Amino acid sequence: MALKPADLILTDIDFILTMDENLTVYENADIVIKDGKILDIGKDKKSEYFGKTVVCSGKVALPGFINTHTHAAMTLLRGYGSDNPLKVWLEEYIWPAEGKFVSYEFVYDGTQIAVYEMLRTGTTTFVDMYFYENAVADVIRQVGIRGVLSTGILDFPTPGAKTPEEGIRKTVEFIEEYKNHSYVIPAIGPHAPYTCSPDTLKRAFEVSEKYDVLFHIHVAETEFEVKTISEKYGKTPVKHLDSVGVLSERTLAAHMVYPTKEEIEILAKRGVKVSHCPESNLKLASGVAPVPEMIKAGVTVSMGTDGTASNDDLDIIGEVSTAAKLHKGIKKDPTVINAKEALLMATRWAAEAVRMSDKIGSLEIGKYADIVLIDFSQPHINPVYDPYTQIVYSSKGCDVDTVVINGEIKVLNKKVLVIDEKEIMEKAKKWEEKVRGLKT
Ligand SMILES: CSC[C@H]1O[C@@H](n2cnc3c(O)ncnc32)[C@H](O)[C@@H]1O
Ligand SMILES: [Zn+2]
Repeated sequence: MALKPADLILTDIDFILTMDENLTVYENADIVIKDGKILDIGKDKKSEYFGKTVVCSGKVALPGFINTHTHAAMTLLRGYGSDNPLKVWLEEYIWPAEGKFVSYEFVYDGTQIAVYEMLRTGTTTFVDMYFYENAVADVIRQVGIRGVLSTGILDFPTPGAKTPEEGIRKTVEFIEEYKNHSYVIPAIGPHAPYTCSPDTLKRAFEVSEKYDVLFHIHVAETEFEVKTISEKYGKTPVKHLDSVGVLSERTLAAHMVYPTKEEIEILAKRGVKVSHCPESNLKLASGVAPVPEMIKAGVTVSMGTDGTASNDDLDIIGEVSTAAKLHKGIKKDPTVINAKEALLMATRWAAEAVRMSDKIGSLEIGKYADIVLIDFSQPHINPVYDPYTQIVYSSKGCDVDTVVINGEIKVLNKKVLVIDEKEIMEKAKKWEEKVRGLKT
């Protein structure tokens, strides 16, 4: 039989966890890649193709992780204002620092550091909301990672826009510039119900409908938000957003710590997607989102880290592990959020949350070759009775060995090939000196 051409063949993988609808698992199998997509997958496929080959014995393959809520450039504020509740953290530390320092250069440098960390720990797509998203897009295009990007829109002046109108106008320009780009996927990002008036929310939603882009927003993050919105509008946050008319299958709501039972039904009915950010919610003492209840009601729940000033890392495996354990403890039930569900939140369900499940989130023929390989040849991950369990409860982001995006190798043997580590360390130090001293 004549051999068929391929661009990259990953062979002898111990387990391939496809995360497809049937949760198909291949043992000792291969993945064949051509033109950035998965051409073939399964046992003994390597014998049918020729092309660059990477032997992956001792490794487990998964779809690249999708982080559905972050503020990438906040790496430059990692650890800043720690041990305060959200309101104090934002109003007394983060917003003053952002007001003083955020610029194209800040966002570019901070995003480079974030992308280095995300690649190193297996994230291949991230959903960002920040300022100067053109700088985020520039990093993305240089590196070749996928990002769903939105400029944060608020009713008060921000580093990116003096008014919400300007934020919306810039978003529209950004959408026009990047529509149909396979790495930079534009979205619109009204910050939260407590920073955006109903009018701002409505106008942002019109843009999301007109251009068919994601409407990315923080919702029901704290008890303070629930109280503020209830006092101002006579409705809890989800009901308020529903009455404004901005809940749809395009809406990605980050946090969702405090939906009522009735509101969970509304989320399910409207097709709203949730980004669960347990470590940020724990660090800011915001609370614990009712994830088992939301999943049971049919809401698509995905995994986010939030920014590194409230987490303080971008390690999705760590986030998945926290989620899997947190809800067991809260519910006193070890069966809630099992290892498979926890990994689904960072893969297929996350792809659904960003409305890209036809392209990413599972390892299937025809989908983008966004693949993570975890090094299982280490004592702390052995023995291996169940690979899902070992990833969620035994491994860490730093056990990611290889990352492939669009068929291109970005991380190999635990080394990031596309960003210079020394250069970004120097940048982190440069900004540390600038930010230090603003507030102690
Ligand atoms: C409008 S761009 C993003 C804006 O949001 C701030 N932020 C970061 N983390 C959170 C959070 O958990 N809740 C609310 N706002 C957050 C970030 O600092 C930017 O100002
Ligand atoms: Zn956030």
